[in-house]
Amino acid sequence: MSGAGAPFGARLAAAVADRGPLCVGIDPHRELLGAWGLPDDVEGLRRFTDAVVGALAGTVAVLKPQSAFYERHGSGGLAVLETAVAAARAAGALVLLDAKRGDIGSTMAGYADVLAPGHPAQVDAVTVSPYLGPGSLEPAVRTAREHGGGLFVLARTSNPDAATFQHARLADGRTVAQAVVDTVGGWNAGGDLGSEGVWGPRTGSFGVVVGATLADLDVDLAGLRGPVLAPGLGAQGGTPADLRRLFGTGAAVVPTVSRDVLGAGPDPAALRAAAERWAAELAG
Ligand SMILES: O=C(O)c1cc(=O)[nH]c(=O)n1[C@@H]1O[C@H](COP(=O)(O)O)[C@@H](O)[C@H]1O
Repeated sequence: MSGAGAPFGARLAAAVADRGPLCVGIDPHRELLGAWGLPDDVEGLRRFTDAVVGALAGTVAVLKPQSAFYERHGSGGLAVLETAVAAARAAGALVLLDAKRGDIGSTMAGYADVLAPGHPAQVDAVTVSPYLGPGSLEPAVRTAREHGGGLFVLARTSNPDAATFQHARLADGRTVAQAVVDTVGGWNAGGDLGSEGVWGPRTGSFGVVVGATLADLDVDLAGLRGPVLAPGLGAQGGTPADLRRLFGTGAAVVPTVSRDVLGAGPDPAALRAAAERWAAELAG
């Protein structure tokens, strides 16, 4: 089953089979608005977002709006986000809201409502931070299961000083990053990747974030049974060759690119060409 009511992992696997694994991030930085000749206000944000959704929602598997760039415009920015999310989903893209939520469980339940029907910006999945501990994310896991949503949990992020915390060791000797991967794998228990160890109809709905910028893959993903969001391509220095070096062909990787695609705009054909170039390089 991979229709609208199916679990997120199954829907993601189907989208990847149909459209390829590329995710494009929608990050309307002040500088990008300027480079597109748009004002740094709600109207500029709306025109930028409409252009990206219009150009790409019919062809890429996942669009990942970065909440920060909508929140900074206040209620008008959130209204733009709501409209964009609905339009992107209607055009067939899955929407992963990049909000990196993380709080005590009772508050987490409120954040997780973004996965529930009736939320004005209901999305297919959301990024979350495990810093408050695995139990703090349980309400989001429950909401995701109930409504066929997904979570991507920060494990080995792409920023240069990420290892400072993520390589810290637990009493049992595992790194924090590995404990995050193991926790998420536990949520996916009962799921499975495809026969080649990559995508399958039972791909788990709970994924991790592992940057394409790592020197080495220093977490074991064998027990994850779910997708890996890989940011850090292009503007942060990661390349398709890095992805192949880090993950080979044995993981369900969703490579995500923001500035390196968005910089090609505002011409829709140029945006599409930039995304297609990335998709081709990633497949090559
Ligand atoms: O969760 C993310 O998407 C994320 C995790 C991470 O480790 N590194 C990372 O860059 N990101 C996000 O991915 C996007 C990267 O943008 P570009 O560097 O322009 O491709 C930004 O919105 C980041 O917030």
